[in-house]
Amino acid sequence: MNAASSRHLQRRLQLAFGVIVTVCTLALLYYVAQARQHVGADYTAMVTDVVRAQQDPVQLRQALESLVDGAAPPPLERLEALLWRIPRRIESLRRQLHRSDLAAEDYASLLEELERAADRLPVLEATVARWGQNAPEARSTEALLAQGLAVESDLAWAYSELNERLHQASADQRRLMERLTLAVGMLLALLVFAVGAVMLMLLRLHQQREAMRHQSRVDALTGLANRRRLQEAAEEAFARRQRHPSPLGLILLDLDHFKTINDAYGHPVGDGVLASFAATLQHQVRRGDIVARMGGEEFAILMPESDLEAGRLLAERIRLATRAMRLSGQAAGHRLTVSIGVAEAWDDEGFDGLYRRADQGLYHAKARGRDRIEAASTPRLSQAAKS
Ligand SMILES: Nc1nc2c(ncn2[C@@H]2O[C@H](COP(=O)(O)OP(=O)(O)OP(=O)(O)O)[C@@H](O)[C@H]2O)c(=O)[nH]1
Repeated sequence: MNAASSRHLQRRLQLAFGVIVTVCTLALLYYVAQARQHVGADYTAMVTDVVRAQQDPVQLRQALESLVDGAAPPPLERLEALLWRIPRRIESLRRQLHRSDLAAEDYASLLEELERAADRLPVLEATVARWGQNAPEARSTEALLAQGLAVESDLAWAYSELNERLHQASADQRRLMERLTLAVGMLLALLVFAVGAVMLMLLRLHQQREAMRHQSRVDALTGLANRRRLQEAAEEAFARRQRHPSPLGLILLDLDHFKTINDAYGHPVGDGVLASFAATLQHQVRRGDIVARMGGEEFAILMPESDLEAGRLLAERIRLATRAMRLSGQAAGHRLTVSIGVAEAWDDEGFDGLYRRADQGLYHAKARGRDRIEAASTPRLSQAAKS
């Protein structure tokens, strides 16, 4: 019963532990997947845009040089489209940078640099327009190149710096996420460990409690049930009897002149005799009978489903077996006998009443010379005796 309830608890704790480990593992896997997916995501799109924007100064320089070199047709439309695109690109980047997790002081100066370059674009645009309208001799190549290349170099420097900082921020973010993932993993492992330890402790406590419960119902010397256990078994048997009426017998046994064994051979030898007698009792009873040591040299047997006659037969077998016991050691020559009282429960009787009548039987057995059995009468037998 105890082992079964411990096993039951163990199975439930194992199941709960398994569920916790699975949930924690799934949570960790989900977290790692999410972290992988999102790490650097903030910056990836921005880096792509910056790389694209880095093409603008390159194309600006190429277009200006082609124009100055007198390429035919002059790349005026390409230049205009480029000059139209550059400020929009800068504005789009500015919005992305404001939305990002990057600290404003990390990019503010670069953004200012880009915006300053953008502010100079209308002047460059006007110079390009004039260049297209003027005759070749009236064109100012120097002014065009000076304005254009200044814008080109500012843009190229600012974009390159921005690219560098975004890469740096992305690497920092990845490192942070890796540390966070490690911390979350360790926390979950710690949680699993703590829950496992608590569960193990619960199981140990339960097993200890069950062991103590068992010990508190067992007689230490003989290993038989003790008085408390017999009382519980009797209450269960009487409760069962109320649902399904059936006979219930009780035998009380007391070794005769046990004191003489103690006095003659010492207490330890007496203990050995008590243990041997307990084994003899266990050997004689059926499965389902409860054998208990009530204290000292007094024993009891509760016999569910047994009437007075069955009790008397068992008592006689025990009486003969006791006489036949061969004691060992110093007490080897001693002839052991036992006095026995037997009773069967009445219909309206509780355990106290049954015990009292079996005890009266035992008292009479002692009084009438010991090594004998006295049965308490049942109402049925009393009726029969009267008629
Ligand atoms: N060795 C041993 N002796 C015990 C134990 N418990 C009680 N006794 C002894 O059992 C003896 C009981 O003595 P009594 O009550 O006089 O009974 P008795 O000598 O058997 O005599 P009757 O019952 O009248 O036949 C005492 O000497 C107790 O000390 C025990 O656990 N071990």
